[in-house]
Amino acid sequence: MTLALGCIADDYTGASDLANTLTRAGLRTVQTIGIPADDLALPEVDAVVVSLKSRSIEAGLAVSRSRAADKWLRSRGVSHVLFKICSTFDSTDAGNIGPVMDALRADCSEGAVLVTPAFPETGRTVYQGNLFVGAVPLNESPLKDHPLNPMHDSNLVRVLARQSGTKIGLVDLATVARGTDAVRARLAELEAQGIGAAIIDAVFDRDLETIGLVAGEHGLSVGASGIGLGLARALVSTGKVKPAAASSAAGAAVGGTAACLAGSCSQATLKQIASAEKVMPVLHLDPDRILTGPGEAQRALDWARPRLAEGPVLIASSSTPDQVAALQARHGRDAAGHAIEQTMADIAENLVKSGVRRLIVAGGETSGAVVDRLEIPGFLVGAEIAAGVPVLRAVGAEAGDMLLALKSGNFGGPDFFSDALRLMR
Ligand SMILES: Nc1ncnc2c1ncn2[C@@H]1O[C@H](COP(=O)(O)OP(=O)(O)O)[C@@H](O)[C@H]1O
Ligand SMILES: O=C(O)[C@@H](O)C(=O)COP(=O)(O)O
Repeated sequence: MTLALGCIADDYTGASDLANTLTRAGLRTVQTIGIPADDLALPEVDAVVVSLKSRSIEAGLAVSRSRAADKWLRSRGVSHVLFKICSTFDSTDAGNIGPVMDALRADCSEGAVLVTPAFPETGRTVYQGNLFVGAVPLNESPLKDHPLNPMHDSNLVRVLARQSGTKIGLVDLATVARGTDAVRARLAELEAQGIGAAIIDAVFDRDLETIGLVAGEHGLSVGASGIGLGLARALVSTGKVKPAAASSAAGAAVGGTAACLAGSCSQATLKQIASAEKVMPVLHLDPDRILTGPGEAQRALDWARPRLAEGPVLIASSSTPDQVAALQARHGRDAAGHAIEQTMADIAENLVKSGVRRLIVAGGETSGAVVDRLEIPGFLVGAEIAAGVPVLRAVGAEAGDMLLALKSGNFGGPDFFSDALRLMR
């Protein structure tokens, strides 16, 4: 298989978001969990999105896993790799965006790397290097309260400079608006100043199309689904990829019972849970009990099993920012996150053993823990439920045919769970 585009995503929801964008832009795309085993039967595709769970792990590990994925992709003929990060630049001052970018840049001997988390369809825009989430700067958005990586600085030139070993520049919107030659010239200027990466502004999809045309001439780019859109459209408009219809995961109904799990504490997910209460049974896990004893997963399973035959259920650990902060003060941020993720994975594993074949998971880290536990090696992309969230059909899963939706905490409308279930048959 010779690939037109290789992608490495730092979490699984982000990977499915990108795979969705590439598919809608006409690229035949598969999402793999880690580097696929040689015997995994993958269809002929234009793009592979290798999903890692590397956003919140130690930087050295994120670097080594990303480098291995990059090597695998380049050995399949890829000349450009997109390192997919979150559209809200989720990271800490220790990384992992900067360290991974630096390592991949060194490996492909790139001059200056273009970096943008802009994804206008979901309200993420970048102006003068500042990231906006809807109408507000990142540091005033709900991301200021993220349980693992609260974001307190909207100036991405500063944020990336704290994480990277190279100097960071800016390609501003006025330059992008002047077109590809202006962007190329600015990039050359920055490179000549010894600048190794530049945040590039983008407000509209047309900005991302310009960026995609220039980025595709280089070996590496860093960004969210928006730059994926730009790269994909560039591959199609330059004739390098013949656009395909977006239907790789259409197939027979999988049947089985359906369940939803929410570990995201984002404002959007909290609203979606409140809305789901009106249409399905919802169990709120007790986070303190998760951290102090082993019984909470079993309580959830005992609650869910008799209800599943009647219809979908939702099990949520999600709490408000105040409650999250209080739990973390009692138990520590990492310990709390990890224990809750593993409890969600325990619940998912046992729900699938009980016959669940349609599973919706809200939260990036939560999805990572669940998909790893289910040992699903890859996904084909199906219908779009909401911007950035497709129906996924598992490939090579031990449980057989399964549909999943991995929802980024911040994505989806208030009725997301019902919207997803309607499309997952
Ligand atoms: N009630 C809670 N208190 C503290 N942390 C929580 C709670 N519920 C879930 N978490 C943790 O918060 C993190 C949410 O991250 P994630 O699943 O990536 O969601 P998002 O997509 O919103 O970023 C996970 O590590 C999860 O285990
Ligand atoms: O780019 C995005 O916003 C998403 O694709 C993404 O990465 C989501 O991460 P989580 O919010 O942690 O699910």
